Amino acid sequence: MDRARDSFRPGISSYTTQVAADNAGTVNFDRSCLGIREVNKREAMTVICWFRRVLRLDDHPALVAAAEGGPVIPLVILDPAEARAHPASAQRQAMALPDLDAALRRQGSRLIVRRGDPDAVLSAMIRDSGARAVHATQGLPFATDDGLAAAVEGAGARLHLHPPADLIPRGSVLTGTGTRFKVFTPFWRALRKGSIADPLPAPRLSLPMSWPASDGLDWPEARAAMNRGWDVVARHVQAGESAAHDRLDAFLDRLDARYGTRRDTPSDSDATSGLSDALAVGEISARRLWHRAMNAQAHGIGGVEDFLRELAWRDFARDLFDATPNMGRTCWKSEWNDFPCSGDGPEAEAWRQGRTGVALVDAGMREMFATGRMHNRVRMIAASYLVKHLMIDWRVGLDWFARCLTDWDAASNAMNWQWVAGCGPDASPYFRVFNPDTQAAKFDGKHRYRDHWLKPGAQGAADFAAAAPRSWVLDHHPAPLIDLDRGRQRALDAYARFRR
Ligand SMILES: Cc1cc2nc3c(=O)[nH]c(=O)nc-3n(C[C@H](O)[C@H](O)[C@H](O)COP(=O)(O)OP(=O)(O)OC[C@H]3O[C@@H](n4cnc5c(N)ncnc54)[C@H](O)[C@@H]3O)c2cc1C
Repeated sequence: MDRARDSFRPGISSYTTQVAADNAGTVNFDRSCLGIREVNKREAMTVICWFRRVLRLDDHPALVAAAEGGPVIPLVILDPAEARAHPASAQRQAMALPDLDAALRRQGSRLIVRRGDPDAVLSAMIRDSGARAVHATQGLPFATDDGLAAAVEGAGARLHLHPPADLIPRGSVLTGTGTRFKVFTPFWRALRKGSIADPLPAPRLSLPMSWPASDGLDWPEARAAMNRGWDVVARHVQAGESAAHDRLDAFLDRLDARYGTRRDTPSDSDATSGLSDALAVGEISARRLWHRAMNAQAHGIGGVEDFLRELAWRDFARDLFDATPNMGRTCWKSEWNDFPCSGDGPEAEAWRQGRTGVALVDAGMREMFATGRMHNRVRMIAASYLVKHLMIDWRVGLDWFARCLTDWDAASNAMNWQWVAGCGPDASPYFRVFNPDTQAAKFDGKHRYRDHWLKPGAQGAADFAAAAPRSWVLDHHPAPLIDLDRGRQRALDAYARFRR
């Protein structure tokens, strides 16, 4: 059924700068696009477009601006440090590159890949190509861009940073008193009241006179860091811009009013869009998702409003992270930095390896290791178990998720971990301790999800065994690390002492 589709498919179209109509409402979401007209009106000089975690042609403000500036060298930088810190995310990006290269080649262009530290790579590329401008997407948080401009200018070019085509430019949705929102629901209401800028069509690129040398599309450091996991995770990944649009089409075809409840069932893989990894590596923009979903709503499809609300959580996280860039390291509510908890150790290792003896937690940890993803509700339960039942520092969990998730996003990961730990903005209260067994009975009543990942002989269990490092202990029925009631009481007692 083609009920929710509109005519858009990613591809090449002649470029017209789009500046969304002034919202005439309370919120101006579209400031971000206004700069595009002004950028680079100078003579046709080769420019570099750095595809910085935005691995698409559609709705790519940096690419649109670069295309206006002159012949474009499309560049991807594979940073070994990034591969070591976030191997699954690096694998996910590497897997998207062939599709991006193919899309560029369809219009005579190509992807130039360079491995190394971004500052050094950009300097070398500017020297090699004689480019006078570099267009790239803003870092998250903005602060990560500090050294970049100096490196680019030192090599003789200018750096132009562009917004990432999130729903809203960061810092543009503000409270009545002009401050950023700290609570999601009013943020959502304000966002919903305004209009979201239209996505930009893919630009037609003009070609440079010659092409600089390129490394291959492979990312050896990511492959090494993923070790045995690479091949297993790869089977669960559908990479590339066109695959992301296919997934969106399929999701909108099956979306209905049950989305809000179905999304909590871990064994129901069709319940949600499964697009968080595509969003994280920029194969599709949040704005494109928004407008496609709105179009579906206009055709009478149910569930859209709930879906848009989920999507807005991503922008909320990015907005918070931008305002508090150390959110991945320190508690947003600073008093929580003194909360007593343990660091890394054998219990954290058992949690990482899916051997806590709590079936839903272990199933989730295995799912993440073997596929690079974990169902959202199970993420909440596995995270809560670590910080509350085991009383282990939330940063131990955040770091592991950052290594294993193909949809790793610094802002979403930090906000959600702080939400679970009770120390973040709009956080779940610490005394709300999920009971993983009760949650399992409610959301996995037929054991489908747990059996898939834990039952010897099941496909998920086999995938996990194939991906796990050889040093890991594969124990299908480990003894519980702690009795759930005792763990809960221990956490509540610690909380009561902390509050005194
Ligand atoms: C401890 C913890 C860590 C997490 N770390 C990440 C992370 O690193 N990267 C990441 O993308 N998501 C993270 N999430 C949020 C969420 O689990 C995933 O985005 C989710 O599994 C998306 O699946 P989907 O695309 O099928 O969701 P859908 O239901 O289709 O939702 C659509 C989109 O909304 C956004 N979204 C939904 N829920 C959230 C949320 N709670 N926070 C932020 N955005 C949301 C995602 O971009 C998602 O793709 C984390 C959640 C928890 C509890």
